[in-house]
Amino acid sequence: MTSIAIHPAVDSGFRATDAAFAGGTLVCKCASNPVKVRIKGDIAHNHACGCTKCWKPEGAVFSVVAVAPTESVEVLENGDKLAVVDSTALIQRHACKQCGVHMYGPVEREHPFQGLSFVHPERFQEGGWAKPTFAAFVSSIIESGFDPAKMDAVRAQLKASGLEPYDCLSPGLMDYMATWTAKKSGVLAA
Ligand SMILES: N[C@@H](CCC(=O)N[C@@H](CSCO)C(=O)NCC(=O)O)C(=O)O
Ligand SMILES: [Zn+2]
Ligand SMILES: [Zn+2]
Repeated sequence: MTSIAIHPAVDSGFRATDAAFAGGTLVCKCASNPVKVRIKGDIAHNHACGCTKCWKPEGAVFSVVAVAPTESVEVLENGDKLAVVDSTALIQRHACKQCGVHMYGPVEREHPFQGLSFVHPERFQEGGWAKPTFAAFVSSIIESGFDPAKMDAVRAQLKASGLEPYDCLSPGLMDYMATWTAKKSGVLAA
């Protein structure tokens, strides 16, 4: 059976994770004057995402995306090339207007993820970042035109790559968000 192009970082097997990884510099695809964004610390919750909104490299069905505290994000070079893709979205994805790579996406409004920024670790010029640990919004790949008849094959391939497939976020993150909501409404003690 032909394999599906999940994402290069997944399909090629993962490089060893460096426990000492403490951030690095994200670089866009532009050959000249690339946008550079420094992440001053480790990333968390790295995952494959099938949603239509996250940036994917050419030919990939999924993105690979993680979070870092927004306070640890600093635009180093060519920030004038950045524009927000959709200002109404929860995640304010700042993309390079020239090459299209999403460089960072802060969550600014009141939300369980407020204060975090979504980043694509494959754009780190350094190696050693934590590998993705699950696949989110898997059914959403259909919204980008993926053949619904091949969803069993996609989920099987994700599992074989060590990525448990979910149609929203992982149970841990869904519980975290629901707990935040319950505490905000007062049904759980804060
Ligand atoms: N079916 C939709 C889902 C889009 C969606 O909700 N995406 C999630 C995950 S992005 C990274 O994990 C999300 O939280 N989006 C918030 C935002 O995009 O601002 C689709 O595919 O478009
Ligand atoms: Zn660029
Ligand atoms: Zn997404």
